[in-house]
Amino acid sequence: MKIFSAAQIYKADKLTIKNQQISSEALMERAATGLFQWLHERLRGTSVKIHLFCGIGNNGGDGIALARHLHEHGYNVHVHVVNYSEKRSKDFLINLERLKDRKIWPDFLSEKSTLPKIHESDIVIDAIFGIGLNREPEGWVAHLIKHINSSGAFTLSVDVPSGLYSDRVPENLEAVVESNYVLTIQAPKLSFFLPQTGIFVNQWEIVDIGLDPQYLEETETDYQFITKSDIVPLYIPREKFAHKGSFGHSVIMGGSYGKIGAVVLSTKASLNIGSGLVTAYIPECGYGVLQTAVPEAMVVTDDGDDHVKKIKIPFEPTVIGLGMGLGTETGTVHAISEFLEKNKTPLVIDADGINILAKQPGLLKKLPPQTILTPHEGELKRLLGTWKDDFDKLKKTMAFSKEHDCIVVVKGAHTIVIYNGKGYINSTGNPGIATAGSGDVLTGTLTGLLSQGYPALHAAIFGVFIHGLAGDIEASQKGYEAVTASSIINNIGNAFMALFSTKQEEEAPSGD
Ligand SMILES: NC(=O)C1=CN([C@@H]2O[C@H](COP(=O)(O)OP(=O)(O)OC[C@H]3O[C@@H](n4cnc5c(N)ncnc54)[C@H](O)[C@@H]3O)[C@@H](O)[C@H]2O)[C@@H](O)CC1
Ligand SMILES: Nc1ncnc2c1ncn2[C@@H]1O[C@H](COP(=O)(O)OP(=O)(O)O)[C@@H](O)[C@H]1O
Ligand SMILES: [K+]
Repeated sequence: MKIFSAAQIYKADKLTIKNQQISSEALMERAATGLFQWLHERLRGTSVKIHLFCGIGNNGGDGIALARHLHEHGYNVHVHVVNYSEKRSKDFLINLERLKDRKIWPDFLSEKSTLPKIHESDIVIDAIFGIGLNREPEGWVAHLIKHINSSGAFTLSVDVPSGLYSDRVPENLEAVVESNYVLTIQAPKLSFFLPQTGIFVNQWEIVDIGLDPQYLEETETDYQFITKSDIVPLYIPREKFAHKGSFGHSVIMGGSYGKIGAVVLSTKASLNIGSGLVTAYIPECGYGVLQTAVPEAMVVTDDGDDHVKKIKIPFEPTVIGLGMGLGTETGTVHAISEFLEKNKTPLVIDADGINILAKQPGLLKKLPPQTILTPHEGELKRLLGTWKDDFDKLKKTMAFSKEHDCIVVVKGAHTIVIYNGKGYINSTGNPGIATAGSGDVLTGTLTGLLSQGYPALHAAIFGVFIHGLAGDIEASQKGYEAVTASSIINNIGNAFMALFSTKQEEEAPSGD
């Protein structure tokens, strides 16, 4: 699913109006009808008090038109116009007149107004600002937003939570509506997915207003929200006459005294995602552990007893996943540097592997093309230095990925795969996955996919999705707290099944 910029959405609006020969006001009516249907299906005519806070632009226009539909169906509506400017949009005014024609008189809020009482059991519709927000809301509007936030009422935002930009961090985080639900027009916005701004969006869903399909289809976007329908086509079916040699030989390289479990997890994940053969490359101390914990895997031990110190792989692997539990002992750093100087095998690098690259940035030049790096935020900071905010982080990661021709998997609640100037935002996963070792599972998963011949970018996008989905399946049965890295591995198979299950509900264009 594409994530369009505000400028692209405005362009789509214009083209739609031209190509479908409709008025902008008719387009607003489509939005309002979609919003109304969503609400009506859930409220079914209850007498709950609905406060609609409407700005004076087109976002406010959506809200005013929605108020009319709600009123016509007997709902108890209270319309408040947030009069933050005299520049009222044409379509806002048309809809305001229609409301007045029906004898609904909004109250007009300005700097001096007393704020309306909002009871916890009321519903708030937030249509103050949409994607037209171009500066911080002024004091009294910010105060109103705080008033809405502190009411405890269920808050539904139209298009975006008011005060949230689609592509930058608000100056004043207290002047943003904390939405319970966002009904976003046509496509989700980038800010929904980043930690600093996504906190204002609890759940979201799309209201499709039928914008010009050709424009939406042909327009390239910097970011995509990756859902099941993007993932299924990436799958490489296993052929009937395939043998284990068809699915490659993964090496999982890492571990040190006390951190052999990390290699166990990656090794198991690589097997479970379908790697043909897997060899763990570990320091001597982990030999017994590995052979016992993963009988399917082979083991090659390093000369080092409790950490890796001289890498010798006695065969040609298809791919190497390295870094989990490796440590950064001087001997290990030296061994990894020496290894990377000569290595031509495709790589997935995680954890201490990334920390070693950060210590010795010269090694970045030695990485094979399209090496996959899987940093969490701390590791990414070591690689890139600091950033101003989440949007700057993405920009810097894109530049880094271009400079070194590597795929960067920026891990988080919405993991984002960055490559070639584009960002692929994952839709699966839950806070239960924030647990020890889940990153090791991801590294093994990506390694196992590369081993089977998935192109590197596909492996990253597909693997991140499956990893999150496996965690979702586990959480749906056990709750968030009980999700463990091992349980994610055990659900990889179920995640594949879910991907192809025809019993699954049709994919809804929504997220949380
Ligand atoms: N044809 C269309 O353009 C459609 C637009 N739609 C709605 O229109 C919204 C965008 O509408 P607008 O472009 O009118 O913009 P908004 O309604 O988001 O904002 C209104 C205007 O306020 C001004 N403004 C921005 N920041 C301000 C601030 N901090 N203080 C005071 N004034 C400020 C800007 O001039 C802006 O255009 C979308 O989010 C969506 O809800 C929908 O009705 C669907 C169709
Ligand atoms: N709040 C969250 N929601 C969903 N997934 C999360 C969340 N927090 C972390 N994750 C995922 O958990 C994994 C953590 O990886 P990492 O930090 O390397 O853990 P570890 O080092 O313990 O293996 C990543 O895949 C990340 O995307
Ligand atoms: K809004």
